[in-house]
Amino acid sequence: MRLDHIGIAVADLEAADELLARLLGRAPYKRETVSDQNVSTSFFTAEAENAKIEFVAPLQAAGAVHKFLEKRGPGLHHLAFEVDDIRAEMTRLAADGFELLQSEPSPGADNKLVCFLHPRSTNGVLVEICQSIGSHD
Ligand SMILES: CC[C@H](C(=O)O)C(=O)SCCNC(=O)CCNC(=O)[C@H](O)C(C)(C)COP(=O)(O)OP(=O)(O)OC[C@H]1O[C@@H](n2cnc3c(N)ncnc32)[C@H](O)[C@@H]1OP(=O)(O)O
Ligand SMILES: [Co+2]
Repeated sequence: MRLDHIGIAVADLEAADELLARLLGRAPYKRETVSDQNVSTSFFTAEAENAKIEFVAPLQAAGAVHKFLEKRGPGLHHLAFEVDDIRAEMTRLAADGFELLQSEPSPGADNKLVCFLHPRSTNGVLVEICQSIGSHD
């Protein structure tokens, strides 16, 4: 199986398109209405040749993932986008009004530096940007 798409429910498709276009730096490649499901859809390319699915579980009864599980139970937790220069992207996104949860990148899993954006500035979905700092193993 190969990941095809991640579906995110939004109330205002145009506003969601505009926000993700600003985040990714590219426009949706198609919009389509599916009357059978009573929805309008839009699609962005994910540049996802190397995309992975990451499970995250709390190590102890504290921290963001523990709190998330307590409140919502298991489910989609975040989207992560790899960037070439995380500090440059943090500066660009902050200047564009996104709410960064940290002022400096921090160490992530899989040989990455990471920075999170608050879900209230990204349509209710937590976004991680990450920069590779070594080889995958
Ligand atoms: C880094 C290792 C690994 C990697 O890839 O390398 C990971 O990805 S680990 C990922 C775990 N780390 C984080 O999630 C860090 C970033 N998250 C946070 O800092 C917090 O979770 C934060 C600020 C988003 C929320 O923390 P807060 O203490 O304010 O918690 P609340 O429960 O009060 O939440 C407030 C509000 O946000 C909603 N929320 C929380 N988490 C998520 C989420 N993952 N996706 C969408 N929405 C989320 C929560 O439901 C609350 O909304 P409300 O309407 O008020 O109920
Ligand atoms: Co992650």
